[in-house]
Amino acid sequence: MAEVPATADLIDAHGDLLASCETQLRQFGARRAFQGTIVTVTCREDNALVKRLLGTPGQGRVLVVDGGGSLRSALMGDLIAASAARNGWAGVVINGAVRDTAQLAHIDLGIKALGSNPRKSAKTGAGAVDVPVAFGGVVFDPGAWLCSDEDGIVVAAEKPGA
Ligand SMILES: O=C([O-])CC(=O)C(=O)O
Repeated sequence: MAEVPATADLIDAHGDLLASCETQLRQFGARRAFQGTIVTVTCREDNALVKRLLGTPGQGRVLVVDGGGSLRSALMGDLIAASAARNGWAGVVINGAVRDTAQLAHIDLGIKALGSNPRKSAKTGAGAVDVPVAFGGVVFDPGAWLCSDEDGIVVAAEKPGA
């Protein structure tokens, strides 16, 4: 796995190429820094698409989930997160809630989310995959590159200097 650059160093060196997310997401996973190509899903209080995607090979990518900022139900818990880690996803960024947070802290996966709620989401499959999603002043385009650490999340069309 390539070493994850510090987001502050990236901004200092390539600030004009990078967007940085203003939403103050919390760290929940054991992997505190992660990077990868973005896959997106938009879904509100319904996590069937999240579960399905994270059950497929991640190939070191990052799933960005736009849950519309809802904290009414969790879009990921420990079972889905463990499946993501098993399948080689680098991380999951959720504009919404997670649950099973005590267990998430031990899973080798990057996990950032707004907060937590013990209530599970519906599983109807509502939502869309691989459409651009936006929150925190950043447009997360499928195929773009994301890097996340304790300071925040930065996004560029491709990894700077790569
Ligand atoms: O199944 C769900 O909706 C979420 C969950 O609890 C898990 O991933 O363990």
